[in-house]
Amino acid sequence: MSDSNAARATPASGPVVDRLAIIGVGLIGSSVARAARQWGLARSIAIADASAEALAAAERLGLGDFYASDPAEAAKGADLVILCVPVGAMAAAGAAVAPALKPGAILSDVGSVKGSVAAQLAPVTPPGVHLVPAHPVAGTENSGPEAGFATLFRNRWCIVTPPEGADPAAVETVSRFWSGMGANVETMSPERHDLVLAVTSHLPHLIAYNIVGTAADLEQVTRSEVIKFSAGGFRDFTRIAASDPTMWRDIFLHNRDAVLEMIGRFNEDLAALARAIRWGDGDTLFDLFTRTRAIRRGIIDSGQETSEPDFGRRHDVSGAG
Ligand SMILES: NC(=O)c1ccc[n+]([C@@H]2O[C@H](COP(=O)([O-])OP(=O)(O)OC[C@H]3O[C@@H](n4cnc5c(N)ncnc54)[C@H](O)[C@@H]3O)[C@@H](O)[C@H]2O)c1
Ligand SMILES: O=C(O)C(=O)C[C@]1(C(=O)O)C=C[C@@H](O)C=C1
Repeated sequence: MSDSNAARATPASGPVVDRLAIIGVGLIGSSVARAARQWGLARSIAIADASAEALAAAERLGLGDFYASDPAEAAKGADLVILCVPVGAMAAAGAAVAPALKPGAILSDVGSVKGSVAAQLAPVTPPGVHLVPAHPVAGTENSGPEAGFATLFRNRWCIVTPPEGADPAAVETVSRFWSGMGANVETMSPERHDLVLAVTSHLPHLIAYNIVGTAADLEQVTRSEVIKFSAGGFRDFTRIAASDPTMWRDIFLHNRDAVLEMIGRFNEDLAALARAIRWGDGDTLFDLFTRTRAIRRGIIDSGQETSEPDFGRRHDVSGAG
């Protein structure tokens, strides 16, 4: 992340914006609502969702101050509108809010792919409205309004990808908003974001989905109860294969080039390992495993552990969430 500006942040109370609108109140949208409420980052929160069920759940949970099925209703008068919908739905959500956006409003999102989202949102962003996309690198394998929690973003990265020439004050507002929820904010180009996330997030999900599929197919062929007797390694490795199919279909289709590049590299490295196993080349295996063990342990030591989203953070803050 060398071309970026890191801003280590502490959760802060006090309004960053007057009116916040959240479009899509699933895992991420509901977590933003909870965190914004908990730390008083907005004076009022309006929520919209295409699903009547999700909207009713948000209302039951008391996540906002105003609820609407029409995104434009929620976005009306908002200072900051955050689209928390699947990457493939960003253009539709952006077009839906666009006519309601007031001059000077900030349009942002939380999509896991940034190049495509910028391309979808730029054409529908009205003149005088500031487009500042962002991506909280935090989540779980669960989805829907009930799955969210206020501390989801604490001590996690939020990558902000402002378009060239973006208004610095708008970028600062979005950064302060995410810092206020406890995230560490970096700015980065969308291209760099998509390349980095292709290997750190997208490829692992693809591999997890694939290995569960392989094991399930094997089970059908051998009737050997592969899944029933799956060992700890399989379970640790495949938690993320329970993630939302719509979200991940969209991520792979919208970050196609970077993901294909990473699959190519991964296949080459896997072929090298297969060769080492075939030829009994223990040194190659041992050297790689020693190196990767140190890297993996370093990730945990740095506090950027990401494999267990529930590791106490859900319970360490009282109040909403
Ligand atoms: N889940 C994660 O771990 C994670 C982490 C970081 C970022 N993200 C990104 O956040 C976004 C939301 O993911 P999520 O996990 O909260 O998904 P989710 O499935 O929990 O929630 C998405 C919500 O958006 C609503 N929606 C879909 N299309 C809509 C539209 N056109 N207008 C209004 N509402 C609409 C759905 O009804 C649903 O309630 C995605 O872009 C995803 O890539 C997800
Ligand atoms: O921990 C998980 O369940 C996640 O998959 C979270 C995760 C990730 O890969 O780190 C998934 C996608 C998002 O864009 C950001 C975070």
